[in-house]
Amino acid sequence: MSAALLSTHGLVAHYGDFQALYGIDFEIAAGEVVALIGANGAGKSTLLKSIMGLLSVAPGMVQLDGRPVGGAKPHRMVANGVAIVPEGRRLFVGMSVIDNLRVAIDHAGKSAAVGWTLERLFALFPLLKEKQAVPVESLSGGQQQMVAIGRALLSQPRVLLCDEISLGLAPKVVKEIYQALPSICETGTAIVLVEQDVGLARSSSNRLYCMLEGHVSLTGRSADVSREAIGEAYFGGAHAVA
Ligand SMILES: Nc1ncnc2c1ncn2[C@@H]1O[C@H](COP(=O)(O)OP(=O)(O)OP(=O)(O)O)[C@@H](O)[C@H]1O
Repeated sequence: MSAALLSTHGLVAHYGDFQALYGIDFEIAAGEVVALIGANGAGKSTLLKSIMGLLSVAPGMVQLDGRPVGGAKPHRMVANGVAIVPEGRRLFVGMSVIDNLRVAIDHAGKSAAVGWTLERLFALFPLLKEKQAVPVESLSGGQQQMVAIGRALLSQPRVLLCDEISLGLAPKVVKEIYQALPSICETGTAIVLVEQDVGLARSSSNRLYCMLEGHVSLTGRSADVSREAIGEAYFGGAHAVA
């Protein structure tokens, strides 16, 4: 792999007295798609939140271009070129599609080279152009997910963190959304994909990390890791996964 754009080093995270992550070493290069898989409660969302500055971590535990950024506030991370599509989407209800997107433009990071514009976003998801005046709450789940991804892209991320973007969506919509990923990466944006569907995670990523109880239980090139190895890493025993 080429030099890491974003990395974590012995990252630990807590919720009060409860320790959720135990020394996570993770890295992703520009233009890569890296999947994070693991059972419920394994720590995938906690890793994304720790990277995004939503949980407090020591500076050196998260590095961007080799510089310590751990513990920086979320708005600083956005300015640094990191964006999150959160689980549950968290759109601004009562606001139109275009107003949800404009919020991101107003708070965009400085990675101008990434170059996301409304025009480019509408080319990626034509439906957003059609529905731009519509209040977000009247959209389907899949359409809302496109707004959430669009909002994140308009903040010009070099690293896009996606937390279960396929959750609760029809297979056809999931396919449509996943088909957009290569266009997102082509200008060098890296994507971290938390995904419950292991088959989809494998087929959509260059590399994957499997997490188990706050640890990385397996990592490797997605095309090379066997189902058996994933099954064992996923459940902590000899189980197979689809
Ligand atoms: N706000 C919180 N307060 C206390 N404990 C939490 C909180 N959020 C998560 N946890 C705990 O931290 C651990 C890791 O949770 P996390 O949400 O990161 O897992 P996950 O792999 O993303 O799972 P899921 O697929 O269910 O979202 C779990 O034991 C969970 O119960």
